Amino acid sequence: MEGGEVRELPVIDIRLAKGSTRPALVKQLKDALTTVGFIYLAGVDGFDEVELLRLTRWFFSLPMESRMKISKKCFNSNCDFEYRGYFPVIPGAISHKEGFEIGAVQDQPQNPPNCIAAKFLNEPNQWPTDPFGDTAFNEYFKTWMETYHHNMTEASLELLRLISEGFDAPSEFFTSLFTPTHLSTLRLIRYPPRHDPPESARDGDYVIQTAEHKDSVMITLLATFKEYPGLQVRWTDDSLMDVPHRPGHLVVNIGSLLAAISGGTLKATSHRIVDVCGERFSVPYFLEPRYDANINQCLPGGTPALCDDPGHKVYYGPWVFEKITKFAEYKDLITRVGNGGVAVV
Ligand SMILES: O=C(O)CCC(=O)C(=O)O
Ligand SMILES: [Fe+2]
Repeated sequence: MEGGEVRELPVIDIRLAKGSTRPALVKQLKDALTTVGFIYLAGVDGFDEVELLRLTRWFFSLPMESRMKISKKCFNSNCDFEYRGYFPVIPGAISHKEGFEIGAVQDQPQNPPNCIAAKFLNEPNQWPTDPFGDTAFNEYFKTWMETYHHNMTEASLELLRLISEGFDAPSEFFTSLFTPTHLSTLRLIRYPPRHDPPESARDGDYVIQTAEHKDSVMITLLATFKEYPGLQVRWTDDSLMDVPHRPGHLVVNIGSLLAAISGGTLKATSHRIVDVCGERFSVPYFLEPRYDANINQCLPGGTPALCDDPGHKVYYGPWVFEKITKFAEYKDLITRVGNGGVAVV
């Protein structure tokens, strides 16, 4: 530590958004997100880390066969789903994790444009069944996760209101990008123990579980757990800093999309996961706009970073689809599903 600087993420309590404490909270949040880009967030309604960890462990304790039944098609050609569902560990990769991805509940039937990108991104959720368990528990898991997804959306939208107010924009500056639905993803993650990591996953004494990256989305609300450390954040002096679990708090960070919309004022900060405990669980929630939201926006005072022409519409769905289809697991997606003469985006 240099010059007595405190190297700890700023701690913010979202309950201060109610009443006369709101203006001070707006300032505190803006200060934190324009410098560190990461905070601990307390007071989020519906954040129950004990139950979240219990259900996450339950999911990954299901037989592999049950998980592979709801896998993405690129990992199991017998499955029908491409975007939502389970993904297994990829042997030999630096990133050493399995996961389960859940989208928003679609209250109203979607009427997406007739193209691969819209069908892919608006795909409904799939849910696990325990072959030995009771069906009521399967239903409980589904309802609990749907509710958690909803609660994280509500908390994220309140953060966006507070951020907007900090930039002297209307409170609801962002809200229409997420209504009536949105493409946000809740991801349950398990990092299994790894006894023989590839050389490419080593950095000095560390074994990397998720390589250093910035999130691509608007905002991430990450649940970490006491027994499972390993998150490291690139601090303002460019060193990597351990971010320990803080009971009752989510870890919140800005993604590259929101950083761009703020003209670079809000910081999308790099982070990574290192192996310090063998097995590890975590649950990020990634806030993402709806398919046809125009993301060529700029908060007051910023310079547009997504597109030079402020009048040009950049729709989130096609924009993100192009990025996703560059990932190894989706590189043959268009060939695989590109029949029936529908447009790609
Ligand atoms: O596992 C974690 O704690 C965070 C993972 C992460 O950074 C991500 O999925 O973007
Ligand atoms: Fe991340």
